[in-house]
Amino acid sequence: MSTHPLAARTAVLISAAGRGSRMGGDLPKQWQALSGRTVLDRAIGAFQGFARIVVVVHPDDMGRAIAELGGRVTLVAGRDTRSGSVRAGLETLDGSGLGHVLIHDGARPLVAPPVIDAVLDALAAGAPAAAPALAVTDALWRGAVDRVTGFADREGLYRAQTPQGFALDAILAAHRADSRGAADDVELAHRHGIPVTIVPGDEDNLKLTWPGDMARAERITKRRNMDVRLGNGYDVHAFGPGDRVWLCGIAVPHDLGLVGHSDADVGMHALTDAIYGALAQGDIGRHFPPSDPQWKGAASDIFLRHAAELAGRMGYRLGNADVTLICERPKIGPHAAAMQARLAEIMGVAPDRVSVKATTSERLGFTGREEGIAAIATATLIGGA
Ligand SMILES: Nc1ccn([C@@H]2O[C@H](COP(=O)(O)OP(=O)(O)OP(=O)(O)O)[C@@H](O)[C@H]2O)c(=O)n1
Ligand SMILES: C[C@](O)(CO)[C@H](O)COP(=O)(O)O
Repeated sequence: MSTHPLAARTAVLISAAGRGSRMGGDLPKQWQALSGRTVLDRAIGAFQGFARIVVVVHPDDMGRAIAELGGRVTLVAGRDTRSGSVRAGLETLDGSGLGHVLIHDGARPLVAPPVIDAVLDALAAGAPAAAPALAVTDALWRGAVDRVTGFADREGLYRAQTPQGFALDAILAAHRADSRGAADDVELAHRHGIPVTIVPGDEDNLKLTWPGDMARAERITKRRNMDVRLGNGYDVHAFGPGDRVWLCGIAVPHDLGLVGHSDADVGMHALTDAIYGALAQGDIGRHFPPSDPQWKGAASDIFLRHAAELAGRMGYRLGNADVTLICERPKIGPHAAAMQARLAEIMGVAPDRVSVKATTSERLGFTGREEGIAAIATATLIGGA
């Protein structure tokens, strides 16, 4: 939803009447699905909050357009060329009383608010026209078939994008006066003496043209939908009689054991709670109540595996995990690699996503007095990507 002050007084015209012959496929590209929504629906969705949205569609697509978009936008039948389609859409805005229009390709579904706002800012500052573009950064060659035949100077060259913004009356008059056609409305405006301000474009604002563009757009939507969650966990177990302690899934020889309802693996418990925390799913006690006798003496990998599988079912994978054990003894260093490997195996991730380290508390507090072992853990979970 645009909150730009000019949006409520500006029309949007989306040209979507092409056939997408270069893209191919069963449907014209604007009607194809991109991460669960049609390309055109995404392009329209980028302009919520504008005064009016006109969508120009091919006559053959009008039935589908009415079914999917009717009521949300004004639908207009397109023409054989992009310029003709834009002109048809502009005519419906004549007399609307709106001051500006943004003309956008239905085949650019990933335009983001900063690009739209930059165009509106330039118009609000008094520019009669403004459009996003990216400076050409690669060297430019001429070629024939597979041979280089010459070179072009890239200085001052830009790759044009949309939305292209105009004073409505001026661009409508330019279209009415000119039936020669143009690659875009900036070309037509320039031909009619309308100065055009260049504002920054965005590499993600690609125009879907060739089949490979769809896969690139899918990657961009996945990146945008990425959901990173962070959780932490903390646990303590007291020493008691025994000859080993279970830490991060490894039995470490010691002259004491750890006391607990399960195997008292303090490190694994902290990590399990970190994952539940990232998922906002409570803690171990909620999933494995200590009052339930079936968990008495249980190996803690049951808990960690459950948390990792729950994350998977909720659409997340582990980004990384970091466990710190706090004790004077036993020494953790010699066992840290085995702990790392075991935790990774239980969670089904590569060992380099898991860290196990230890510190003493300088003989301070309960861990310093060797009354027990504490552990803290952090986990990141990545979803939507
Ligand atoms: N007669 C036309 C031709 C194109 N467009 C629209 O203009 C935008 C940019 O055009 P382009 O990428 O060339 O789309 P197509 O014409 O569909 O592609 P192709 O040339 O591969 O057939 C697209 O949103 C397209 O739907 C239009 O409204 N009317
Ligand atoms: C308007 C445009 O998107 C600017 O880059 C482009 O010119 C339209 O696409 P086409 O492939 O040139 O028809």
